[in-house]
Amino acid sequence: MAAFMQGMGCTDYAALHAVSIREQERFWRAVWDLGGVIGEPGELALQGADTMLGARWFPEARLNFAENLLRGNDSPGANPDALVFRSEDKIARRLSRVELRQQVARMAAAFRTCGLQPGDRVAAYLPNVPETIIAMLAAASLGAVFSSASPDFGVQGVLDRFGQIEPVVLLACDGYWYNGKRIDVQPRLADILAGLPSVRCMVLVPCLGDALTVSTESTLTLDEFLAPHHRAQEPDFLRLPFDHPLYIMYSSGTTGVPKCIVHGAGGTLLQHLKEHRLHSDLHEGDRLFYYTTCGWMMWNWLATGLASGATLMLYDGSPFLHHGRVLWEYAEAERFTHFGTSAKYIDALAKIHLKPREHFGLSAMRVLMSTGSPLLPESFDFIHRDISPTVQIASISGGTDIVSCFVLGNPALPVWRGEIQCAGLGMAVEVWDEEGQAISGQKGELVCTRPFPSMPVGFWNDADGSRYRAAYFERFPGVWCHGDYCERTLHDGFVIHGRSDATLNPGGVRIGTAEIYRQVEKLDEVQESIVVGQDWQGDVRVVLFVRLREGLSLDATLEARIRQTIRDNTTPRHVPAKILQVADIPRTRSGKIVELAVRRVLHGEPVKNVEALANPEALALFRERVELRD
Ligand SMILES: CC(=O)CC(=O)O
Repeated sequence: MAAFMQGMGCTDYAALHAVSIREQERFWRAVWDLGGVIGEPGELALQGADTMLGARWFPEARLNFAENLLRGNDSPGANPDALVFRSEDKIARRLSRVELRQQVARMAAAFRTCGLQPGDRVAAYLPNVPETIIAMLAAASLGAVFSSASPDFGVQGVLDRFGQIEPVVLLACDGYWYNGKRIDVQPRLADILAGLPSVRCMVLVPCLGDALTVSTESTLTLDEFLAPHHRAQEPDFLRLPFDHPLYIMYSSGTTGVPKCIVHGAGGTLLQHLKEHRLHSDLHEGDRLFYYTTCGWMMWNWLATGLASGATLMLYDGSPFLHHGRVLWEYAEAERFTHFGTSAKYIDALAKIHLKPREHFGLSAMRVLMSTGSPLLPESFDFIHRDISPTVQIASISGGTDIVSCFVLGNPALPVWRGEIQCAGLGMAVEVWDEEGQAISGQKGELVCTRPFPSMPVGFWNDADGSRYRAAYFERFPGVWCHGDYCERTLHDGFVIHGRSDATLNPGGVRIGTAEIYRQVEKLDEVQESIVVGQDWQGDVRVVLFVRLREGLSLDATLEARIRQTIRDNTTPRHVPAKILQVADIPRTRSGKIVELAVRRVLHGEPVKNVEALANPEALALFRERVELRD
């Protein structure tokens, strides 16, 4: 970051950020050069910059996403690993860059025999295994569009997603390991295939460690699929326009069928190169880990790490195996330089009093990244005290919608407790009040006022773009409104106070849900909480649900302490009118608690898209609670 800053003629980050917005063409061309993007940039870096929706990035460029990820130094002594993989303690593998290229070449050749054309969809119902990366790269090498769902989705969840995009090829696993249990998904596959009439080839990928024998007319095992192509050594890369679709990803909302968000190859590549090389200080030979499934955008973000010469550290399974030690054993053994996870995981580690620093050698680790929900100030303390005193804490936030971040880390700036360090370069992030005025030191809406390359190229099946516009550009016409309730701090950092649509409005005062979690989850007794507004006598009252440590029950003393902690650190308005104990809290498969779904249940309204939830049965714990009748 410091070297880049100098190259751009700036002496501090604020100046560099201002240049990246004022001189967008120059900035993004510099990112292209920094990343050594393979391809033709063309003469123009940006057309139609005056409007977010009219902008076109690198309209004359030609490139191939996979070619950029698969480059690499194979010379003796160079970083030999492209991928390292562990499936809990059951399976471990590693692939060199040469092996990865060969496997991509074979998979691409096999895809061609299915008649796969540029723009056709390849869908993967796979865990976070090397084959998912290989399939994505093979699809991208041919200009096909890749879309993945994790195998913890049931039949309906898969059909809600893949059914909309009509894949030509489907890769599916036999199962996966989670918390020491073998989960066989084969019984679901016939129904999935029956619901996807567009699929010409289904490929069964062995992930349980067993030899697979099942093969039918339209289903082949991976070995059978690849066998005719064993001579393929190098993939052919089809260079395509910058905006050529690369990924289709899904919104995880619980208000309707998932939106299919299409991301382009060039925008994804440039944005990730910027976030990896500059904001995450990722270099050739680094070892990049993110705990994610293939159904969360952090998987896509992780994958692009190959373009910076990093080794991807893949893990599939429970992060709490071996009493929460499993990821730290892996980090120590493989000398992770970058460790990415969710704020919930950090919080859970602190709650079980695990102190990785005391048991593991983590000296290689330079950056610890966290996302999914706001990282609590206490978690910053925990990380430096009990994980590493020197690691850079990079709390990052953006989402599937942009397959990247609006606000994130920065190795050239200090880290302030509880704050996200900065707005991303090239991202014209502001916080706006209700009237659309930029504010600082107060809470408002996170907006982005200028185009950036990783805006979606559109939504699938949305020919006139109306659903895309409605999703981001209606609250403030023509400006991206992300739906995060947020605050810019004195240090030009950011604090996210929750999702805007989940803010509570008791007495007309807007309260972000994270403001309450921050207090409640300090208490040792509370494992997790969820807060919603209940419509009550013409107003809204704040209702807090807590999941307590095993064996505890909510008594008057604990209730009073919860109220007191909230009152002491916030305002009397934040203090819940009701506090109730629950045995579980519903969350999406990427670990986000679902306030809107709980609110709907409380009001007797139906919840759609329950397939997006990891534990939909938990919704019943909120239904018709007698305590909420008065
Ligand atoms: C970067 C992110 O914002 C990831 C997420 O929380 O979905």
